[in-house]
Amino acid sequence: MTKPAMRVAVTGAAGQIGYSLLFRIASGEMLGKDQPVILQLLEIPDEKAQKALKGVIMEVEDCAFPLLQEITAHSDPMTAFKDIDVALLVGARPRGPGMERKDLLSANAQIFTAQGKALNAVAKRTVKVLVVGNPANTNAYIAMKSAPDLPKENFTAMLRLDHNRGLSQLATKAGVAVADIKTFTVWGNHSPTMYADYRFATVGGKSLKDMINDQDWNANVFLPTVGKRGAAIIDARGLSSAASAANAAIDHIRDWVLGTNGEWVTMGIPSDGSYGIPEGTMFGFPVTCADGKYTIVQGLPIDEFSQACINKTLAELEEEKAGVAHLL
Ligand SMILES: NC(=O)c1ccc[n+]([C@@H]2O[C@H](COP(=O)([O-])OP(=O)(O)OC[C@H]3O[C@@H](n4cnc5c(N)ncnc54)[C@H](O)[C@@H]3O)[C@@H](O)[C@H]2O)c1
Ligand SMILES: O=C(O)C[C@H](O)C(=O)O
Repeated sequence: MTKPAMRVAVTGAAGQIGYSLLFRIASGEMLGKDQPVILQLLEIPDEKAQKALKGVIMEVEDCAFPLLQEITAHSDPMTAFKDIDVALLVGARPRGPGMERKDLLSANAQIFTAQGKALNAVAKRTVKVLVVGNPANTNAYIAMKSAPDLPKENFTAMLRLDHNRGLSQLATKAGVAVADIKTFTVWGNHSPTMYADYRFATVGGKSLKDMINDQDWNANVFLPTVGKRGAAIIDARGLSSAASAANAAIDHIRDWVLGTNGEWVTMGIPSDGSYGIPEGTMFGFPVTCADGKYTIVQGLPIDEFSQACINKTLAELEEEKAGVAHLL
């Protein structure tokens, strides 16, 4: 029997990431090859943006995706978010060369206040929200705070691109397949302060840290490479990452909805106080997912180096949080 369709809202749907995202959602790569979808797409109420959105919709229609039941264009979050199961909040200004993601805070914060309020008013109470627009952790925090009637666990920020970047760098360094690396994670903020942590990672049951056995490479090559990868892409492409960001968004929601079979992934989620991270702080944690819920991996030992890295990324998040307190 055909499953009932799931309603997915995507904001910034006519942007770069949107163009890499929509076709994959409609083809079933995000929610499953047996899951019909309805796409509710939001763009700014601007003639050019709405016209571009119509063009993207025409292309999606021209793919004749069997799982796509309906696709609609919106300029108001109150209609775009009506009864949705999943929200991908992508629409926001991207940074350019020489900027840090937190430089976007004032430009983008208001978007997430308004969209949090709209989610609060019209989305399904079980809606799963992923914030991609930067600075992603603090925007997710703003959206969560602006939606007091929704469970705070429904709000997440995208750390999966950092997770995937880390896996790829580790696989190259150790000469192993990405798919064979288990139990890797990235702690903290989606910013250069993030802490990509392979102390617990294994390959075929063996410690990846022991295989690499190079703390100098960890501290001086690996961490800066993963942390500054977004800037390196902007430098090379002249535009911020898009296809890899869309891919990470698909991975994040697919794993949250369909589960990880006990494997670790990284999600930016509101802390429950684990590992001394203040409750509510939108922080990258190692999680496993099952039955549509994520659970933080508990009991990991945090050594002195790791604690210093975690403290640094937490301090940055606290500073960003203080910077938007007047909006909440
Ligand atoms: N978290 C991550 O890992 C990650 C990775 C890559 C990019 N990003 C961020 O994602 C965001 C989007 O990137 P992009 O490359 O697609 O940018 P883009 O400029 O190509 O597209 C953004 C789109 O959002 C729309 N938009 C702006 N405000 C909106 C609003 N209030 N409601 C609906 N739509 C709105 C714009 O009109 C535009 O079409 C940026 O903030 C970027 O920094 C995050
Ligand atoms: O770096 C950026 O500004 C875009 C994105 O967050 C990325 O990590 O590629």
